[in-house]
Amino acid sequence: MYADATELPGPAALQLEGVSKSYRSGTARVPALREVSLAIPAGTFTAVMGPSGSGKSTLLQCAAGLDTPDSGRVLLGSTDISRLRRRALTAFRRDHVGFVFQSYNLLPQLSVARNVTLPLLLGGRSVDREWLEYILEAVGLSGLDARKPQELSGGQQQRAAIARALITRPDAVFADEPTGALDSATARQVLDLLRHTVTDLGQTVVMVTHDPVAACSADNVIFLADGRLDGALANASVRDVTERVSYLGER
Ligand SMILES: Nc1ncnc2c1ncn2[C@@H]1O[C@H](COP(=O)(O)OP(=O)(O)OP(=O)(O)O)[C@@H](O)[C@H]1O
Repeated sequence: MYADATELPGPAALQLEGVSKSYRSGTARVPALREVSLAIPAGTFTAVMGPSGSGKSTLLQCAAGLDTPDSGRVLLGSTDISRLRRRALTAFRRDHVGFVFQSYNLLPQLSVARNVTLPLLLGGRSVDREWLEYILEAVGLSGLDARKPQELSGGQQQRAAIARALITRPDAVFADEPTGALDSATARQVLDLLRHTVTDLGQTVVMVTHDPVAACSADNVIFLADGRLDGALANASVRDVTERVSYLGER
């Protein structure tokens, strides 16, 4: 793991500098992230792991501009998104960030093609048919573009969600438990697809997961414990990750 962009071999897709975030709970404040600093190289696949409540989703939401840190900076590419006002942030997110959720979040009344191209339409951008076809082919949905989400399997729906995340050629794709609702064989296909987007399309992917097998699809696994970064592993095996998770936060 890299603490700042000066250590990276190439350009950073994402940098967090001293990011802290807490949530209000009654009169108390619950710290979710504490002074997290990291840099993620462009064109790499990173998994984020940690116990329940360790701050994984908060990290992803702050990194993707879906939530705002209390302090610290978040840079996506060369844009400091922590300085953007709400409207500018919404526009930036739409054009530069892709999201994949556990529950797919496809609109049931729209076809696959309409779902996938929605971020372009919302941003007032035209649809490049060739790129759409390329992306649908890359995710294995060629010929299914006229179907509605409910006419697809869970794995196919997640593929459509991945296509939607890729359609704007974003700076980074953030995935929160993307295989959490899938059986293990389908999960494997979705992980292979995410891997393919990194290796063959040059995409940057950051994925939260509880599953050591899923984490091992990534180039780097970063660990969170109690809102703090707690180390990282590169090119890890399932055994390495499982062992590391078992003593998270104990040092
Ligand atoms: N909207 C919120 N309001 C209050 N507290 C929150 C909110 N979101 C998160 N938290 C708290 O912040 C901490 C970090 O939560 P977060 O969801 O980021 O953890 P996580 O590692 O993703 O957990 P899980 O693996 O269970 O999804 C937890 O203590 C959680 O209860």
